[in-house]
Amino acid sequence: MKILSAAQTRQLDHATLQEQGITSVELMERTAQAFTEWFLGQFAAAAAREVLVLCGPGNNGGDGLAVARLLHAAHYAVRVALLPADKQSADWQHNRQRLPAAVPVSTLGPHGALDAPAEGVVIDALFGTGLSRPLAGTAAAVVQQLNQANARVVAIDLPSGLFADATQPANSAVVHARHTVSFGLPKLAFLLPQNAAFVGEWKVLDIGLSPSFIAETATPWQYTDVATMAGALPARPKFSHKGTFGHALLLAGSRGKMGAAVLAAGACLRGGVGLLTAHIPGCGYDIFQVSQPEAMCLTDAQADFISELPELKPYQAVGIGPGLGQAEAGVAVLRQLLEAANKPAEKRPASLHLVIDADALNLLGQHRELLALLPENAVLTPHPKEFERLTGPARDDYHRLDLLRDFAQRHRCLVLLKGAYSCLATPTGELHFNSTGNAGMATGGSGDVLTGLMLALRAHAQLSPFAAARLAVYAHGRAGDLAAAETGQAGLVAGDIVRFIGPALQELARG
Ligand SMILES: NC(=O)C1=CN([C@@H]2O[C@H](COP(=O)(O)OP(=O)(O)OC[C@H]3O[C@@H](n4cnc5c(N)ncnc54)[C@H](OP(=O)(O)O)[C@@H]3O)[C@@H](O)[C@H]2O)[C@@H](O)CC1
Ligand SMILES: Nc1ncnc2c1ncn2[C@@H]1O[C@H](COP(=O)(O)OP(=O)(O)O)[C@@H](O)[C@H]1O
Ligand SMILES: [K+]
Repeated sequence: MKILSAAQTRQLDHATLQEQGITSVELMERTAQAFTEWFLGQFAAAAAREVLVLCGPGNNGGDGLAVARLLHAAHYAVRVALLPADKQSADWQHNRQRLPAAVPVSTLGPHGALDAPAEGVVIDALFGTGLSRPLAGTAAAVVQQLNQANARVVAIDLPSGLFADATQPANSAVVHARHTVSFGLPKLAFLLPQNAAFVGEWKVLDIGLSPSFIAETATPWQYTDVATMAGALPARPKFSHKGTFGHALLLAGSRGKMGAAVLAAGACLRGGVGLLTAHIPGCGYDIFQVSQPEAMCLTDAQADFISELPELKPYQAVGIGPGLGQAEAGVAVLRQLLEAANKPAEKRPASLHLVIDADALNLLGQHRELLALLPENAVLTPHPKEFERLTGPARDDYHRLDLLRDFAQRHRCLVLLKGAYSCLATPTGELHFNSTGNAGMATGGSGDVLTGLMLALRAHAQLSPFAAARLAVYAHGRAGDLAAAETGQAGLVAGDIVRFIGPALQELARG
């Protein structure tokens, strides 16, 4: 699913009117009906029958007026409060006239009390995608009153004061919504941690916006949802054998961190790899062999950390990083791996597929000259702190996305910035946000599981580098969701994600 800018969203609106031969008032009515239907499902309880709708001067306010009429018709006790303005949009005026006289209407001021219903809901229809500057004056004062009232707020389209696709100045007034209900496509702002307190839980409703305009419009931002991923995993041919699904090598573990190697190996095996060999420090031999009998194991000359690179000929993909530690010997191993990955060899394509995670990323950050050796389409999976070590600090989440995009393009690799909406940057400058996963996965070892699954799918000959990376991220989150349904979020541990990789992949298998 695409994510469009605020400007493109306005064009989409116009394209829909032209294509479908409807008026903007009709589209507003469709929007208000979709919102109202959602609202009735969400707040049917008697406790929410009191509703205050705050309306701005544009079409977001127009949506609010139409919603007020529809909720009044559904027997909610609705009040409307209008933000004073020099002019209102034509569709606003149309819906103002259609508002039944029985709905009380007041005018908002900078000093008056907002009078938010204690047990009810406030609908924020002050500003949406037409916000052209940070809020000031009466609008800012109203938003501050609303936030102080600690009311249950539902924002229409966007929390007022929030830009859809850019950061706003620090300390700007922005509505803190419990729910944000938007239309057509998700907004970039919903996916960034800095906006979590404003957006709350978000939902996108289908209002039949022009599919052809969406298909033709170029954007770097994509949202990987369930429809995108249907059938993403190729079927396993009847006569396949273990050679069909690749032989992967995992370089992982150090004293005290063998669990990372075990988790990554387990995920790689559950990810459907043909063969897995792990190269681990000597101290981990028994631990590893006992806990992952399906994997083969090579031990390093060093007992506590990895100091040497094994012969790479048998492998199509190599994963390095989980639990590796930051011993200086790791730098030489990483350098040799990067140099070797660029050279063609017998059993594998032109370059060896690499997955680089955790301490291997920290070593790259400390020795940035190694970045020049990254082979094309290497997959890097940093969390924000590891990413900062590679690129330096970001001013805010939007700037971090710029750094991410630049980095992936400059080094021609795939970079996954991990988080609640993990973002996969491609060498061509696309940013794909993942939709699966939950806060239960914010637990040690979840990232190691992703590395193992990523390694399995990068060893899979039928998947392109991008298809493998996107599938790994989506399936990892889905496995986490299936696990959380069993364990609850608090009780989820990384090993539970491994257990559900099979069922998650099965959902995505090509029929
Ligand atoms: N796209 C779609 O698919 C559909 C969109 N729909 C709905 O339309 C909404 C967009 O409507 P919109 O374009 O009229 O903009 P909106 O957010 O109401 O604000 C514009 C008004 O606010 C003003 N203004 C701006 N900033 C300000 C500030 N800081 N402080 C004070 N004033 C400020 C601005 O004035 P100006 O910038 O000219 O000074 C103008 O008067 C969208 O979010 C959705 O809810 C649906 O109905 C149908 C499907
Ligand atoms: N709140 C969340 N919602 C969805 N996914 C999450 C959340 N928190 C963490 N994750 C996922 O869990 C993984 C954590 O990785 P990482 O930070 O490397 O953990 P670790 O180093 O402990 O293995 C990432 O894939 C991330 O996307
Ligand atoms: K709004």
